[in-house]
Amino acid sequence: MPYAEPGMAIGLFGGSFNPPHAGHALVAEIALRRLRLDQLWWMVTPGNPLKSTRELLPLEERIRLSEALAPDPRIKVTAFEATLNSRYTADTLRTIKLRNPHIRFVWIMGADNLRDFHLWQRWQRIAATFPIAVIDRPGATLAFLSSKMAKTFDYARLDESDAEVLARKRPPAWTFIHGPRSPLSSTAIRNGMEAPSKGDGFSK
Ligand SMILES: Nc1ncnc2c1ncn2[C@@H]1O[C@H](COP(=O)(O)OP(=O)(O)OP(=O)(O)O)[C@@H](O)[C@H]1O
Ligand SMILES: O=C(O)c1ccc[n+]([C@@H]2O[C@H](COP(=O)([O-])O)[C@@H](O)[C@H]2O)c1
Repeated sequence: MPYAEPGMAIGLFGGSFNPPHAGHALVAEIALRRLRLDQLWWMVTPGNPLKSTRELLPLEERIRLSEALAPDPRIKVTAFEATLNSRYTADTLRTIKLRNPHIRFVWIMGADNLRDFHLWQRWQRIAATFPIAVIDRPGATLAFLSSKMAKTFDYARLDESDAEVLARKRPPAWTFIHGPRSPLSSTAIRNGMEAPSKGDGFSK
């Protein structure tokens, strides 16, 4: 697990990154800026429990490609979930919290994961562990209104104009961040429809 000073605000950005792309880098940049984070831990998962591992690149390769995409020194690419043998986010966050009682963490995910969040193991426990920032993504914007997570925790949603205080909020607390969006996806890259570094990957 990366080192952090007490009092820091740190974003936890978990992903398969199979492969990583400019859309991920955009999410990291938006989170650092809008949430006023000191660091962002880019956590390469050993394997999303809801996805097949059939097409998964080796962990070392996903780490290497992620490092190449994330030159900002505040971004720490890490794969400590593999060392912890922890595939479920609820388990990972529990361990992170126990080991770092004086750090303020925020879980960061794209809006497609907001749509499916209620399928994650102990999803309500995750929401009760750390605040959550959801970053808009083409095709998933409506998850903001319609997902089970959004409905269940409607009372705990912050306006995105208050995103900079999210890390200091007592969970459950979450916000949906609009802004520049990237249409990139690892699936499209694996299917040969996009080059990982094509253009800047932005769309409004
Ligand atoms: N273009 C994007 N815009 C916003 N969020 C994104 C984007 N691409 C990925 N994310 C988010 O980044 C995290 C890691 O995503 P992941 O590694 O699964 O990439 P992916 O492109 O969604 O992959 P796949 O197509 O294989 O499902 C997730 O929280 C996901 O929602
Ligand atoms: O804990 C779960 O049940 C769970 C289910 C789906 C995804 N996750 C985590 O969500 C993060 C994003 O996953 P992915 O595959 O969309 O990049 C990554 O850290 C996964 O381990 C976690």
